[in-house]
Amino acid sequence: MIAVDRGRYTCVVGALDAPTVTAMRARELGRKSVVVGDRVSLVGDTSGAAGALARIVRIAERRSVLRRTAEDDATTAEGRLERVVVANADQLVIVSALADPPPRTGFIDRCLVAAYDADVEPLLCLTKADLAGPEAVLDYYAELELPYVLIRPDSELDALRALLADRVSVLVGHSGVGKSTLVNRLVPDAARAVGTVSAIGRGRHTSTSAVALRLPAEPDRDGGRRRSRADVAEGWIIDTPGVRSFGLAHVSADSLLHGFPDLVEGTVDCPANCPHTADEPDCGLDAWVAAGKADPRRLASYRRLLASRAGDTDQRDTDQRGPGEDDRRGPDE
Ligand SMILES: Nc1nc2c(ncn2[C@@H]2O[C@H](COP(=O)(O)OP(=O)(O)OP(=O)(O)O)[C@@H](O)[C@H]2O)c(=O)[nH]1
Ligand SMILES: [Zn+2]
Repeated sequence: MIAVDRGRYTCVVGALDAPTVTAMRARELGRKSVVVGDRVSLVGDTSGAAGALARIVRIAERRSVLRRTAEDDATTAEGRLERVVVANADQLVIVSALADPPPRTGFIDRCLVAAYDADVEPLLCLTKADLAGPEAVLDYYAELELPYVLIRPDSELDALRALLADRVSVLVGHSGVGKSTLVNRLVPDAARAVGTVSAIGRGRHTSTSAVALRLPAEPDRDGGRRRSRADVAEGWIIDTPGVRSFGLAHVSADSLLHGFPDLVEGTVDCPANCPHTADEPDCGLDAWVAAGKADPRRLASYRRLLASRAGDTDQRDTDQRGPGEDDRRGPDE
């Protein structure tokens, strides 16, 4: 399932050039939600002809589930409202500009937690590399061996395309970082593809939910010819226009630490059930950082996330705004 709009689901069936099929949920699905990336079973009219409507009767077991909550704090109603963003993704591409707007490591850290929690591999995609160098960001993540790509307006996208080939990648990023520009470069007919969806959605032109776009087949290395259909890479990117960030109320404090692999080893000497917070005098993380084993900014970022999950509004960063909310922000933390 590649797109949803007002109860109408767009599904790809079979061959690359086959028309997409529009479907609705069958009653037997009950309350189970169908999300972009889901592999579904269809019955009814799957011809893809104009006006044809199939029914989704089954959702296949998901290989990965990328979730978010509107808030970090599980004690609030919004915090308990957990949403599955995308199913079956292989990779989370965190799109961050190097300038204009400046990179927000708090946001990237939050995405990393969501990625590790979902068992989806992260990829840092640093845009506007023509405006600023990546050194500061890369230095912050030096301990993580985080894969990254640099994007400039005039740069070839070969390195990124190679990392996207054969996989399902979800793109997230704040407004203005150049995500749409990048999607349009990767999938030149993206506007048309989304237009198809909006036609199904009875005239809406911008979708705020996730949309999967098939990456054009890569030209054959020798000769520039297209490979035969059997060899065509099944790469997909999923754009998430409505997802500004990941509330993390659904992630346990332990899992939160997995978003900070550079800190994990620093907790081996912690007392049992250590909350790892700044007010815990025996937390091993302070000594770990003091000994130069990890960057103090990383510990500060981890503790900021811990605090925001605990409902500590003073500590809460500004990364959990919902779609449609004001997207202007103050300076990065
Ligand atoms: N200098 C520079 N500008 C860029 C680059 N990529 C995008 N831009 C510009 O940055 C601005 C924002 O780009 P968009 O692609 O609209 O950003 P977005 O992340 O999709 O933002 P929303 O559409 O609000 O979600 C535009 O004016 C682009 O022309 C880049 O690599 N370098
Ligand atoms: Zn601790």
